[in-house]
Amino acid sequence: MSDFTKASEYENLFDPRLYLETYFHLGSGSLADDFLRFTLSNFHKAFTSGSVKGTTLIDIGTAPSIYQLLSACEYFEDITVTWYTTRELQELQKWINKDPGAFDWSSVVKHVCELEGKSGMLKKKEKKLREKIKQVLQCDVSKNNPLAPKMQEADCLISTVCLEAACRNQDSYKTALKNLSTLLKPEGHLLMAGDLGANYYEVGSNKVFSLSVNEAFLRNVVSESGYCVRELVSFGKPEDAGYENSDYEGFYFIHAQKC
Ligand SMILES: C[S@@+](CC[C@H](N)C(=O)[O-])C[C@H]1O[C@@H](n2cnc3c(N)ncnc32)[C@H](O)[C@@H]1O
Repeated sequence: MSDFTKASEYENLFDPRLYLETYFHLGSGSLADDFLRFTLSNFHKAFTSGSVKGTTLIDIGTAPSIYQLLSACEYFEDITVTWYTTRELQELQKWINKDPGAFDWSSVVKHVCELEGKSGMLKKKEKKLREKIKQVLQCDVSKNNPLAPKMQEADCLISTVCLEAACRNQDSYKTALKNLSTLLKPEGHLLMAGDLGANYYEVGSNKVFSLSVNEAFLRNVVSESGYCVRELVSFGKPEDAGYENSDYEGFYFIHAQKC
């Protein structure tokens, strides 16, 4: 088996619009309600703590989502968003271009505005994020330079639910993390969030691959790939959670710095 998920596999199995409709209406009772509340609150805390500073930020594997950038856009002037498959890019572009057919992120944007004490500022927040997105680049974490042929180093890298999707085994996860470090300035920050213990999640009737990771693995692999772990927090799946569209056990959020 290949070490990395092929783009063609993603194109076939992962319908980006269905993914968004299934998981990203906050408050709809999907398993992602817990994920979004946990992840958005950790991004909010990381940025408001003042420890994650800089001008440039790259989000690895952005498309088709934008929730992971809603706090970051208050702190970074120059944001690069990235995509791996054209279907996902098209969905992201719709939101960037304010296309009437774009996914409606308002439940998620509203939640972040509330975290920031700025209820009712939804439109302003979306406008700010659109203005801060300066580049949309293709990205492949299996490459030594994931943004090739572009070369750039940022103050901060974000990645949500991406390496677990891209990497088919623990060795390739480590390779990907090392590849990502070429995009970070010395002492630059890495913020990642994702599922713990998930082997798959469903998008429609398709089961999409996820590499099952746990906290011990994450701490080790991040440390062994050239980063110092600053914080690793997790959320365990509630016992009464009856979600059947993934076998996840919880979620993680990690803040590390390039050593
Ligand atoms: C579950 S989606 C997550 C998307 C988004 N980051 C989010 O949080 O909703 C997994 C993402 O990993 C991307 N991906 C898979 N293999 C990749 C690779 N080799 N390089 C970069 N991204 C990859 C997919 O294209 C997809 O966008």
